[in-house]
Amino acid sequence: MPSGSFNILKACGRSAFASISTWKKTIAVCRTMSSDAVTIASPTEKATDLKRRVSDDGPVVVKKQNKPKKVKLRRYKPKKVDETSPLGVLQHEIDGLLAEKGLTREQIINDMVAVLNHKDSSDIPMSSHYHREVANVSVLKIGSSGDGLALIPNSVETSKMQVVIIPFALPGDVVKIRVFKTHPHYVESDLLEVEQKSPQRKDELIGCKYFGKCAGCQFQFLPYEEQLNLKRETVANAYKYFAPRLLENGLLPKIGETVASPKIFDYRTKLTPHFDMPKKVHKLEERPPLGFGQKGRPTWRNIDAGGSRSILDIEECVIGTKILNEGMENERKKFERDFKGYKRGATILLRENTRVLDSQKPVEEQLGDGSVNPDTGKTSFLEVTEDKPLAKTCVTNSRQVVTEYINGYTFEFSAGEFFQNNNSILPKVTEYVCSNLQIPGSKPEDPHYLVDAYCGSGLFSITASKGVDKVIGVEVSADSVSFAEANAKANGVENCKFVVGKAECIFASIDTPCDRTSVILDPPRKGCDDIFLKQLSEYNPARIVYISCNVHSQARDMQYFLQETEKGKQYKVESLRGFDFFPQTHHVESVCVLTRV
Ligand SMILES: C[S@@+](CC[C@H](N)C(=O)[O-])C[C@H]1O[C@@H](n2cnc3c(N)ncnc32)[C@H](O)[C@@H]1O
Repeated sequence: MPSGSFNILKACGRSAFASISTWKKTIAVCRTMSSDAVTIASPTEKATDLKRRVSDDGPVVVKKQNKPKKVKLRRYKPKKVDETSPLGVLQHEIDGLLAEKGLTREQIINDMVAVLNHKDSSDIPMSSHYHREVANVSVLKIGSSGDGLALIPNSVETSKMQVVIIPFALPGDVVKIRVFKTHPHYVESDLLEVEQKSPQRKDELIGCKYFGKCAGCQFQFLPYEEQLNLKRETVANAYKYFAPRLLENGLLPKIGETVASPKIFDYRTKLTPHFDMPKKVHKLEERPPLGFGQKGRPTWRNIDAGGSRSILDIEECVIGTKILNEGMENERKKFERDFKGYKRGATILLRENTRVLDSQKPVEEQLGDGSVNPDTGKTSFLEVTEDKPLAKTCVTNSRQVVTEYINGYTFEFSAGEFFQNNNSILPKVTEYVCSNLQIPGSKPEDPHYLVDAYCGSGLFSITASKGVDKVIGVEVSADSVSFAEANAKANGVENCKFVVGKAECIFASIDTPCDRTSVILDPPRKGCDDIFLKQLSEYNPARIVYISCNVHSQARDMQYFLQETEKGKQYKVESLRGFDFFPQTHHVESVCVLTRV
């Protein structure tokens, strides 16, 4: 919109902050007043098209009709979001907040056309009025991404409110924020200052100098018990948003307590620090920051650590294991030396590798490849002496084979392939899955079979193989299947067979009686697809254990399976609970157990 239009508004005695609809009408007025275009008539032009004016001696000068000059407005193009992705879930959380406060979406909607195009009477873009500092904001809720939610007045359309997302804010906090981005139904902000603390907030628990800036952790200021409670709420809300019919029909059990991780710091066995190539730079002269993404531009902790670029320069990650932090130190030293050789941004893999040592042989000889300390030229390792002498190294080559030990089983897999990232909780998880695969009313002599859909390198197939007659695993990655086969062999497990293919392939080759078969599902974040769930219902197994790293897609799948597949109605949800694979973060793994009744 041309700035002159606001002068017209002024001339009309209207406020510069007139309603959006008035702005639009004003644009129309401006268009009809656009300056005259003067042209020379060509002999071929139709006389009727032109208003002729004859000059004394020159050519015919014609005046074109007052044709409105088109003002091209920038359009807001909403991105398509998956309903069970963080942005899809946020829409449900916003609607939940609005319902609690008796507000409608119309009352909080932001005019994106105005934000993108309009200016006020002083030629200041309207976005500057939306993007401002606001003090005294009461945080009302916390979302499943760990961000606070609040309501603030709309600074332009004063009859409206805005929903604001505030990272690192807790319900009960009163905060000062800077709004920096507008979306149709909410605005994003940075936390500048905590003016009044929520009783839940215990800043003294924060264990990381980057907390409050790094996008990795959200909950370090919360006592661990409260983190577990919040994750239980996340599971409950996921089923409320994505499986409402199960709730309405009383088909869900009470959600169990979230199972704690034995380690709440120093637990992550995989980290992926990365760096970006700065824009328009073809050769790096200065080392770019190497670390993890920054969450906005917060100032509430007054920390300089990590710098202020979109990627923070991070030397240590307190949720990563000790050996990964040693590896990170080595890789940073190497990067300092070699960064000029990079042509584009890159990610560095840090994966923990555990080896049982032979006490008769020199340690160094047994370590294999790992992150090498550039000062000494030696592989970094930590010696862990529990019942066996264990050595841990940090592997950076995605194709290198790494080892994990879980409940007496050994697992090998490529460092770059999927494997669970918190080995401290894996004994608890695998025992829980095993105990929930039992078919109710079975006698020890009854046969029992197991199907492990999405089996990866065989974690659940192998740990649940004892006392089972046959296990069939299916997995789309051929590499993971090779490891699953090798892992079964290395552990002396002879009753497992693995198939490469999409999960639904398994139903074509399955030959075990459904009454005696339990199925494990552990799909990626997007969940299972309908084809698989329909075939699962047709197969009609006695028991199903569904493990998920995205409780929202799990809830959607459970509603579909139980309510919309042919035999889904035969199942009862026995139990539902979260497992805390990622303390200090908002993530929760959810396990749902179904029995055919
Ligand atoms: C969350 S991981 C679980 C792996 C394994 N259960 C574990 O805990 O190590 C999901 C696995 O599903 C595999 N996958 C993805 N889509 C698949 C599909 N359509 N059919 C079968 N496997 C699939 C991935 O390769 C990955 O190994």
